[in-house]
Amino acid sequence: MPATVPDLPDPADALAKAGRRLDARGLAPATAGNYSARLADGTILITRSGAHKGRLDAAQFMRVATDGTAIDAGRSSAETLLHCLIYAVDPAAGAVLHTHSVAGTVLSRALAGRDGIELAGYELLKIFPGVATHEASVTLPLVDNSQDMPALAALLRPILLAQERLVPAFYIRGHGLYAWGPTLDAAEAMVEGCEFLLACAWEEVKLRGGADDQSDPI
Ligand SMILES: CSC[C@@H](O)[C@@H](O)C(=O)COP(=O)(O)O
Ligand SMILES: [Zn+2]
Repeated sequence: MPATVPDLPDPADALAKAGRRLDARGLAPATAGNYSARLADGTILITRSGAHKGRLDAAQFMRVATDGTAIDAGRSSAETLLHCLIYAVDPAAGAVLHTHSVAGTVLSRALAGRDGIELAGYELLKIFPGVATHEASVTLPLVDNSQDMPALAALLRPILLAQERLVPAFYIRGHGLYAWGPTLDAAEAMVEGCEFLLACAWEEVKLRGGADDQSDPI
């Protein structure tokens, strides 16, 4: 039974409020980002393409089926298929948030050729399921950017499914973060925590003068 967000009387309103908070934190520049929630009937409520995520209202959401097909009129997010992928590979996912931060964007570009962003030693690693100490390491899958969403989803699917314990976040190089959780609150905490960790990692790379040492966890 897939997770839903039953705690939200109005998922569009709750997602719009999350958008205002993420925008206020600098995580939704221009019209970047997209947000969704799994509804009780299994369909997906998602932002329409091109909406400013700091100024969302109910009209800027629409429903899509699990394969991304529009249920309501209009054009859903250009990245709808990535949301569909997440709900398909993680039955516990109830909400998905996608952000664009300066730190994550430049860090992922500095890690050219790497297929993961390894985060180690931080207290905030405890945001990840199963992590109870800072003496841990969590790797966010990192893939190259593409405008071909079916191809990007097909690339990500086996990467996510191969994880022993699914990390509820991944990064698209030079583009942005996807993070999710069983509820919208959990998804927002995951996105906020990941962006904090990426900002710390980027600061450390700058202190070290670059990310050339491939063996160094960030
Ligand atoms: C404003 S450029 C960013 C977009 O290309 C895209 O990456 C994005 O996050 C928003 O796309 P959208 O179609 O509005 O969901
Ligand atoms: Zn994006």
